[in-house]
Amino acid sequence: MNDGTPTVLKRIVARKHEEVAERQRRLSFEDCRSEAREQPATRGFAAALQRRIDAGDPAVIAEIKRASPSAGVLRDPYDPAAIARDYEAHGAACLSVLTDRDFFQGGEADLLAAREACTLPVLRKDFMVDEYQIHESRIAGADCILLIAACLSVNQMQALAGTARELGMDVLVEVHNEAELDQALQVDSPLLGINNRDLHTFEVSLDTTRTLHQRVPDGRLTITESGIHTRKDVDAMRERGIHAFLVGESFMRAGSPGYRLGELFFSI
Ligand SMILES: O=C(O)c1ccccc1NCC(=O)[C@H](O)[C@H](O)COP(=O)(O)O
Repeated sequence: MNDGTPTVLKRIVARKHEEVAERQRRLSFEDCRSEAREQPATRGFAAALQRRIDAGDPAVIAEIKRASPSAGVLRDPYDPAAIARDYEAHGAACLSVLTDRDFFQGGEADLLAAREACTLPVLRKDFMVDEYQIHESRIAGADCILLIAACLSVNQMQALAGTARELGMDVLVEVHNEAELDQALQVDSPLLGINNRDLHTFEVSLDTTRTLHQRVPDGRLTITESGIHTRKDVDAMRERGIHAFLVGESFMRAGSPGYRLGELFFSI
């Protein structure tokens, strides 16, 4: 029941608008845009996922996050570079690094450290609400950005995706229900994330992917996100033709996140 208190997602989005204004006072939009255009080539996030799937393997986006609003602190001490190396050694296709500070205790330095420690493409996992953040993501080393349909209109997603593409980054559009899926399908990007977690209530159900995936047209790559904890969860998705996964908490709680990835996806 909604008692009028803003959900965490709404508070995150409100904070993001403040953050963009603060950051633009330190580095102007024009300077941020120029710096973004000078960055070296990206690593090809969507292509890395597709290569794994074409080879008949699961394509795992392995997440690096210190904490989350729903779970609190997941990992302490927290060493993004060591985790990135561990993930790469155990078969991850790509990384996802939380860069939000106020709600996930992350930062762009975590992304840079993780990316420099391995050869994998990296998703900047944050809450995009403004074009400024797209340029900033490129400077931070992102190979892919996330657009969450629950936070954005179709026009906003199309504009932000266009800027990301111009800068050479891939775009993961994330949905949680049918209305959001209809909106996401109006955005030109092959990567379609179905988040099993309702970002307003934190409720998690893998049925979200099972239901929505049936409506995903050919040409889009479904990535199931959140709540993947067991081999049974993985097999149930693969039986339905879903071969790309974004997993965080299960790995972050393990002594060796990479070893846990291997156990869950490659039966080591
Ligand atoms: O996870 C949260 O608490 C959360 C709260 C508000 C907005 C986003 C949130 N999480 C983002 C994600 O959905 C996950 O980081 C990602 O899909 C991995 O999920 P998991 O494997 O369950 O850690």
